[in-house]
Amino acid sequence: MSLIKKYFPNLSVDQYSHFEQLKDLYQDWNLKINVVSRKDIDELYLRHVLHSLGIAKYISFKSGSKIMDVGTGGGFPGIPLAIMFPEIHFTLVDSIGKKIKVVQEVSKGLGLTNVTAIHSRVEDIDNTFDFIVSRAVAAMPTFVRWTKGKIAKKNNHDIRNGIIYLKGGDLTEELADFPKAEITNLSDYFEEEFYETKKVVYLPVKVRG
Ligand SMILES: C[S@@+](CC[C@H](N)C(=O)[O-])C[C@H]1O[C@@H](n2cnc3c(N)ncnc32)[C@H](O)[C@@H]1O
Repeated sequence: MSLIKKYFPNLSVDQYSHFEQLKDLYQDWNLKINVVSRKDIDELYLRHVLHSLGIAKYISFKSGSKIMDVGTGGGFPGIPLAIMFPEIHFTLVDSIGKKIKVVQEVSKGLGLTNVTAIHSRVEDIDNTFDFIVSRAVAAMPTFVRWTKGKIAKKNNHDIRNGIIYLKGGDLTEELADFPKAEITNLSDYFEEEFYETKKVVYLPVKVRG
């Protein structure tokens, strides 16, 4: 929890309280439905919560925007981002029902009113969003195909709407067909060794013409 305070020192009492409650909620739910490995539960804040918040260091979502987290699993990065941006609506989607159950219970446990958790493959989601966020779901070409047409054309941010993806390692090959992709090292924001190879990839939506 001290990690959250270290990198986000100006949050509200409610936000800190929500982040603090995550540990117990995930510990309890993980006993019933395994969504986070045991080792990772011990390092929940380093490996999951702060990692998710790498997106909040990259971009401050504007009030009223709509964000979808694709393949959210147990709620990452969507739940930490929903705590960080209470004015933004987050749609968390996963194709495995029991993972969505955990997301719903964690969200309910915290009393979050800005989260909708949907059990679906992302290909079947019909809405559009300002940004689509994700971590560890599919290689970029597949991900772009799955999310095609789901990013709104009207931009409300300084950067164009698009995909913001948490990725690691060497991305040269994976991003070869995406010359517009921008890579930011999470080690620019966070000094812990875990972040040495971690990145945020931003891919603006393609506009025709
Ligand atoms: C490795 S897990 C990552 C979970 C979470 N994003 C995280 O980083 O902790 C990948 C998740 O993507 C989900 N997934 C895979 N393909 C999907 C699709 N087409 N639509 C929705 N969810 C999908 C899986 O069910 C799984 O929960």
